[in-house]
Amino acid sequence: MLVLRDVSKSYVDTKKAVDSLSLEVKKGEIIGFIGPNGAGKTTTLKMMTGIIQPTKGSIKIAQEDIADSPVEAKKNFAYVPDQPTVFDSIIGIDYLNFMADMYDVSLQDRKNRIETFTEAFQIDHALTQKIHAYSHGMRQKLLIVGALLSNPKLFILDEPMVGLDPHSAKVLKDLMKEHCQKGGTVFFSSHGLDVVEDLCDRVAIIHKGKLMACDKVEAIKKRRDTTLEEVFLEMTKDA
Ligand SMILES: Nc1ncnc2c1ncn2[C@@H]1O[C@H](COP(=O)(O)OP(=O)(O)OP(=O)(O)O)[C@@H](O)[C@H]1O
Repeated sequence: MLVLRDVSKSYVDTKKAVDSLSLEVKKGEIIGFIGPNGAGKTTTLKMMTGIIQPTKGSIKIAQEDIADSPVEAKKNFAYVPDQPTVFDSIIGIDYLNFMADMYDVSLQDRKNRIETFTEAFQIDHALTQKIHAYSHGMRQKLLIVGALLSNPKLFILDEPMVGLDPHSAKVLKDLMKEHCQKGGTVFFSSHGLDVVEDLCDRVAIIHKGKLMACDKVEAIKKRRDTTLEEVFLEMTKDA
């Protein structure tokens, strides 16, 4: 579903924000992407989604190369960035209808999904309000609902739990699990090791742009016979 081959990114000079990263995510998997601040998580996600170009390497989503066939590749995923930046001057429901139009979601499907997801995230009451009146968490939830509307094969989420209250975080975790059970795929970055441990089939650890491990949580823990936190701290400590 998602294949990264030897992907690197340098923003300035030769310093690599992401360094020769390769990984494969299969259909139906849920992968947590963890690493310290500045490790290269957002950069990797932005390259996957075509927002920025790799300096080297290739990325395929559902067999479509994001550089060569961006439109075809983009039909297969939805992305929720870490900053919930969204048009401020429109009302919530207009944003959701705009997203549904972009992805050709039928009127019946969008009605059902908007109802279901906005009720679950408790933002249904705010849909006729302008987005500039939304709190950070409400914006985050609006973006998540907008991403869910097209029922994409792959969800790419950058620190999706940040700013969510416990109820909404639980709703999102359940939706992510359900999506994978139905054959969808989820790739998300996080600083929450407990969330990753709870949700993920596999965890990918990045440090200074390099992939340190990509394996089942249990297998990673077993290698050193300790907790995920200990392994994470050990793998990402400065040499
Ligand atoms: N637009 C940019 N211009 C120059 N350097 C950048 C830019 N964006 C990111 N970087 C650098 O690339 C490296 C990786 O940053 P990135 O945002 O991908 O890390 P991250 O793992 O998402 O961090 P965090 O957990 O703090 O969000 C950092 O050294 C950062 O300073």
